[in-house]
Amino acid sequence: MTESFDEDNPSPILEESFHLVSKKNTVYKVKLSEKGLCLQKRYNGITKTQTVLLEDIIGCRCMRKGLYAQKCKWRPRINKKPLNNPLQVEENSSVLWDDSDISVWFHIYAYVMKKGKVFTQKKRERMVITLRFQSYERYDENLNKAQKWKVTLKYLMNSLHKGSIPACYFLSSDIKIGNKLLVILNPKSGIGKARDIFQSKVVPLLDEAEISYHLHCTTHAHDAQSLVRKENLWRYMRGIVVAGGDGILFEVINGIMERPDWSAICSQIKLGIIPCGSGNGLAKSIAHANDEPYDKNPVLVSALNVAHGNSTQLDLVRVETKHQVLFSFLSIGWGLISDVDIESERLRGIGSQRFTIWSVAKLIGLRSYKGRISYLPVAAHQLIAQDDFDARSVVSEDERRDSFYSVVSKKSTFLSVASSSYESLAEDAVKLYGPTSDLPPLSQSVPPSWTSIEGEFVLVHASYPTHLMTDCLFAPLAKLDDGCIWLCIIRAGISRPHLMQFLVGLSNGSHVKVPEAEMIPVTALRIEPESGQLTVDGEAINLGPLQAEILPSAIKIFARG
Ligand SMILES: Nc1ncnc2c1ncn2[C@@H]1O[C@H](COP(=O)(O)OP(=O)(O)OP(=O)(O)O)[C@@H](O)[C@H]1O
Repeated sequence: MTESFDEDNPSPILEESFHLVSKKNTVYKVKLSEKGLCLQKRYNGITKTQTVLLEDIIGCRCMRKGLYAQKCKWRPRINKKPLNNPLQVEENSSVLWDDSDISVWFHIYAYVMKKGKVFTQKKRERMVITLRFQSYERYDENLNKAQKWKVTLKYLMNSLHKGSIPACYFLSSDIKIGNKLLVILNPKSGIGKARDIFQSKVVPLLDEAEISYHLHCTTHAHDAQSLVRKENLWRYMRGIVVAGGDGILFEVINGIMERPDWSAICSQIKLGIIPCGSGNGLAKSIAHANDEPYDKNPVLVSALNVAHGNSTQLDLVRVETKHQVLFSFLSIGWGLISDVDIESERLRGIGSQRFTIWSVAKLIGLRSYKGRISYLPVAAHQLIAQDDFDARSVVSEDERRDSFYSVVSKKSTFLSVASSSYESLAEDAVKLYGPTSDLPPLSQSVPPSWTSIEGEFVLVHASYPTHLMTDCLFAPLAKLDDGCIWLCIIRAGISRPHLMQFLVGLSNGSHVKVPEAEMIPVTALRIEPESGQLTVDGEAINLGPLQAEILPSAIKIFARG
């Protein structure tokens, strides 16, 4: 929320005086503009103006007071006794209304930035602004007025997202054909809390944003991939979101590339992630790119991306081995970090701590691996100077004063979901589609424009977004769509203290200053290992030659942008 004067605000589209819930005898002027909701209070000749920014609003509802609530779909949980003056969603016709109350209650749900106790820790906080329409003598007249506000606000929110939601969305909450969200939840991801996290933290937000969704809980590995391969994804124009770790998103992306309509899906259907895994590298990278206070509440920040519906482009990398082609969004690794990733799986129950504990163990029994690494460097003019890196952990604070009209509530209710039903597109065996390669085949040598290094390596690891995991800022200069693979090479011979400095520095990006760590932006690479473990997006693949090439801006990902 910002405090501002009238001249900062564009001319209002709607303007009205409201009786606010918490101060029934005080009249406030409320203006709705392209900037957001401007609330103006005049007292003792002084005008106080506050604006709730449009990008902080995720939804709104018109409600009516009902006599009982057994069948209602929604009511504010702050009212714990359902029979005691409940408020109902006006669209629900199955309740008895309190005819003596002709007012319509208009709720606006916003998640505003708030200063934390420690100045570096901003956080988003839920705010419900309640406006009561009661200027007409009849309920339906008040409803008409409230609906006008609702439709206008929804229209403005959609304009913010560059018209990504079909116009029919605004006609009625029932007309959302083909505009559902598909949620794929891995109940086994991370420490096994994805189901609880989704129900308690994400569903209330989807409800406030009036996003209807279809939930699929995976039952086994590769379930998500085969679902995405077979399902009619055009029913989910709102997007596809995984509630899980990076591994489940990897399955979704690779499932899409097994469809003949992969190209249209990549360009038109947004993908998203609610972080419930142990690494959560992409969710953190998206928040980092938008300066969002992720660490305070990772699930809220990520779920708000989905509720807002805004998206940004994300690079993918096409990875080819002798046996398979994979589409990767996070990393390729060989050596120390891959070993930690794979071997620490046995400590999955302790969450992300497993990576730290296993890194220390690997440092004690340090190994190096023989092989060859070749790469095509990014053209010099595309490079960004390393000096430009400015640790973004310290972020500017937006002032926000506690509001006289806000209702902050941690609790809410949620809609139940229907059981799964799939529409099969094809019964044929799995066939790979997706972008083809511009590189020479693995059986041929790399072109002369490439650089090749043969020898012993402690680690060879490449990342495309900034973070490999929540607390691992591997490629500080990376952007989500910079067209770069950020390749890090450490050759054998590095001292243990320097390697320790490298591993510790991964948490804030200072590892790039360790002299033995070469960080090279490339557009393609080839690894020819003789031993060790190879990983793609943190998952082990068969040891053997591997080559990779960047696919710039290949998919759309939910992000505030
Ligand atoms: N129901 C299930 N039971 C067992 N395994 C599953 C199930 N659903 C998916 N999987 C597999 O679990 C793997 C890991 O899942 P996911 O990425 O969600 O969690 P994670 O490994 O804890 O998180 P991260 O990838 O961020 O470290 C996936 O690659 C998938 O193949």
